[in-house]
Amino acid sequence: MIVQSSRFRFLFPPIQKRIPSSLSFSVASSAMDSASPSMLFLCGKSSPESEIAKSLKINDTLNLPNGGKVSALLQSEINTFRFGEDAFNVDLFLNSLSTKRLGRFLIWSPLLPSTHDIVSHNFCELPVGTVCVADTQFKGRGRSKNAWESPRGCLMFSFTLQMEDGKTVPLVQYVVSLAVTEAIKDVCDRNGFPFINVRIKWPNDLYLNGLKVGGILCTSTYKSKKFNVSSGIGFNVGNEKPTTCLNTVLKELSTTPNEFRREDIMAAFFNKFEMLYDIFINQGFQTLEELYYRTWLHSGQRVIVREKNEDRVVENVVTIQGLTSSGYLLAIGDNNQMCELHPDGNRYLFLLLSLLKLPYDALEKFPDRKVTLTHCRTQLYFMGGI
Ligand SMILES: O=C(O)CCCC[C@@H]1SC[C@@H]2NC(=O)N[C@@H]21
Repeated sequence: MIVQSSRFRFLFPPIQKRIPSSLSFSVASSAMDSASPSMLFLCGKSSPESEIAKSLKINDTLNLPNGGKVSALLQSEINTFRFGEDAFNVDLFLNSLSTKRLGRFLIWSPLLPSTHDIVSHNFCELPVGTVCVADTQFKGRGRSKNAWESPRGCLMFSFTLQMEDGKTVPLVQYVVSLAVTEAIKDVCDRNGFPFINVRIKWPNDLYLNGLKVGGILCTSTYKSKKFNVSSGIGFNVGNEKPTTCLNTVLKELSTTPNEFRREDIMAAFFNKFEMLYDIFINQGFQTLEELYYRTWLHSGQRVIVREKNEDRVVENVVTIQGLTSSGYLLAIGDNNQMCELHPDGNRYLFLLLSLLKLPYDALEKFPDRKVTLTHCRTQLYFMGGI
């Protein structure tokens, strides 16, 4: 929804003028609606980032696409509001963060259109490595112009990177996926939780027990010889809908009442990502490939490639081998011919169907898949090996 500035109502006039600082201001979620300016709390891990926060606030720098308004506030102002127990805990996140560059400048919002819009629209005003996290989004974006359902409990954040080598840009999304799965393993280890097997479904989905629980959206623009990359991650941590979530699976596996916290996962993500990203930039994706293939769902998967040749459709069964250097799927046919598979290329329209050799529209008949498809509709469907 595009919010027109004439409709803005300032629900939160400068708080320090209205109430004594010892009182907190209760913010019912019903009071925050999509027509209000989005409250953005600008927070820093250390003083350089806190100085950036002050300057962005004073200069009223941040805004949204289509004239959407924001209200910038500082970390010190968070406690003048009462957002509820389940609001993102900025201190918890910053205290667990051990990175040198990434995630140290944080924008938190209880409600905004899309974290991705914040970082991509304000890219040049924000330090590289800025992260924006929201408790709820009302215009969450998925890939291929899909919407991302953004209920409370879902971990939703976007962050920025700047890259120089255009060849590596398409691969960075794989490093992001890997950092999410590695972060979850790390949080499990640190808390003594049972192992939770989150897997990567190429190109950009995260799966748990056969259901999509997360997705990654990477976008980039090219400016002054640099690629400005925004990466957005949505991961069902505490929200059972629309598929399942980490905490539901953890509950099933545990005898004691444990819960994942979004703050721990996001901090672990940046701690892992910074390390994996440095390896990726310095040594190339090959160094991460072994770990990636252990984490994805597709090694040795047999799939049907359906190639449209004018009005003729040719089907071939191929076996997935890995990724090509440009980040597409590398497969080998039964005739030993290697091929590169694209999710939405013109050359191939390929649908990966199960042993049952279902008709292509069969996906719609699977109630659990339907949820997945509304979450992410690409032209590539995996339905297990054949
Ligand atoms: O599976 C997909 O289609 C990708 C979904 C990406 C969703 C995340 S939630 C945080 C960030 N903000 C958005 O609007 N989208 C991404």
